[in-house]
Parts: sequence; structure tokens; C-alpha cells
Amino acid sequence: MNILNFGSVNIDSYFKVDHIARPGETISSISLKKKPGGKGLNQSIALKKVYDNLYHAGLFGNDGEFIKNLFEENSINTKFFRRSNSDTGNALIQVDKNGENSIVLYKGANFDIDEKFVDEVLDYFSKDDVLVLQNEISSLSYIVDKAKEKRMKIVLNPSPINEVIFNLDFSKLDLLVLNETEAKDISKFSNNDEIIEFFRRTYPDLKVILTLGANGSIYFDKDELIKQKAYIVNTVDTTGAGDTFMGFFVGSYYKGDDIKKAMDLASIASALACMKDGASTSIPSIEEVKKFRENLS
Ligand SMILES: Nc1ncnc2c1ncn2[C@@H]1O[C@H](COP(=O)(O)OP(=O)(O)OP(=O)(O)O)[C@@H](O)[C@H]1O
Repeated sequence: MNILNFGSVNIDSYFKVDHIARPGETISSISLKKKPGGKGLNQSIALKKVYDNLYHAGLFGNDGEFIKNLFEENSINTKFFRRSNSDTGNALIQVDKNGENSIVLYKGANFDIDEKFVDEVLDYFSKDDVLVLQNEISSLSYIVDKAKEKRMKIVLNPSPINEVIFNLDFSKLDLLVLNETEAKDISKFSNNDEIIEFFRRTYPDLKVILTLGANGSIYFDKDELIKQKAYIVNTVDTTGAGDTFMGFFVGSYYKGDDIKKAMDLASIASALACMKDGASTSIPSIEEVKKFRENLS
């Protein structure tokens, strides 16, 4: 069985500044760090820590060759990771001395994904392969429809929330992984019990994971409800916690681990990701996760 992550990649440029530039103002940056990013990329890096047969499909531009190299260094299959004519998706991030940030996002090559490319990619995969998606690429609903026709299992992290998500048919999904804000936006309820009730009533065949930051996470479907605590650690930067959780849970669950084990693994991995700066660079190895677990018992 293969996992295909059809997702975004970005070049994240972090400008460390005294204060965030005001309209008309030119300021100097204290430092500049360029890091590979994008939810698609982060989740592929996390997935690969637990699942072997992983393909990342998507598009990058002339400036993104190093991202392809990163996937290859991580033994992620890049058969469907191609160069397009646009620049790679870019995020220009100013971080001030208080840790506040402001971000300008250029979607770039992530939004060159068209139906022809989707057809070519999905033709390669078959029934029972797992498709992982976030909402940072074009043609999302076409991908969902086509994958469902092929009877692939579809997992969605509906981030960021926008009209594409509101118009998507969730009954075509096998698993939805979302945070509290996303769950509130989709269900229009603010209380977790009402949110759970909403999903159970509206999509009876859907499995859902609701992540609650430092309050842990909840798995539910129409019959079952499992609560998972978050592991308390010295938090440095929570960026990428959600992507790490998603990658570890999905990899572990579709490999055959039971839901409790997959949630525990994902919870440890995402806690460890909070202990380091950055997103893709803070994702722990499976050995680090196992060592943390052993030290608990
Ligand atoms: N401060 C924390 N300490 C320990 N674990 C955490 C912390 N924050 C998040 N986690 C773990 O990561 C999981 C996902 O976090 P969260 O619900 O904040 O997702 P998110 O909003 O998608 O994250 P992100 O910050 O990456 O956007 C949580 O369910 C929890 O297991």
C-alpha cells in the first residue's frame, strides 16, 4: 500500500527584525534564514518517519530544486514532484523582537496544479492506496472526486479554511484531521460536544481527529470516542505541531497500528516538535519518539 501526499511546498524566508515594517518604511533585517516549508512538505517529512512507501506529488519552481533534493535525501518518492514555470510558493515572514510575526504568502507553483497533472498522478495509484491532502494547492475538489472514483482512502487536513473547504463533500473522506478553530468554522459550533455531535450526525461514516493544542486530541467516529493527552514539555515554538501530529498519526494508523497507539505516537512526536524552532526541521525521528516513551515508563 502506498501513501500519496498531494501537497504544497514553500520556501519560508524568516526576516528577524526589530519591529515589523510599517507602510512606507524600509528597515534592515537582523538575519535571514530560508527554510523549506508548506503544510504539504512538513507532513511528508513527518509521514516518512513512520511510513516507507511515500510519494509526494506537487509542483515547485526554478528556485525550488533544493526542496526536491530534501525529499530525495529523505527517500520520499519524487516521481510526481515536478518543476513548473512559476516560482516556488514563498512565504516572507517578519519576526520581531517579541516573537510577533507578519507573513506575506505567494502561492506560486502550488497553484499551477491542474486537472491534467492530477489525472496523470492519480492514474498511477490504485484502490486502497491512501491520499493525504491539505488546502494549500489548486484543484483540491477535483483531486478528491477523482480519488474517490478510484476508491482510494482520502485523508484531509482542511487548512487553511476557505470557500474550497466549505464546498467540499466530506462524505468522500475516510479521515479528517483538524484543529479547534477549523472545527468551529466548519461546524458553526463552539463547544466540543456540539462539534462532535455535528460531525457524527452530518457524516456518519467519517473518522475525525480534533486536535486541541496543549489540551491534547480527540478521535471519534459514529461509535467510538478516544481522548489523548498532550505531553507536557519545555515549549520553544509550537509551529509545525499540527503537521507533525498529522504525519505521525496517518503513517502509523494506515500501517496498521490501532488508533490509541497512533494517537499516542503522534502526541509524543508533536510535543517533541514543540521543543525546537521551526516546522519541518523540528520533526523528531521515530527513535526519538520511542526513547521519550521508554523514559516515561
Ligand atoms: N504546547 C504543546 N505542548 C505539547 N503538545 C502540544 C502543544 N501544542 C500542540 N501540541 C500537540 O500537537 C497537536 C496539534 O496541535 P494543535 O491542535 O495546536 O494543531 P495546529 O493548530 O494545527 O498546530 P500548528 O501550531 O502547527 O498550526 C496537539 O493535539 C498536541 O498533541
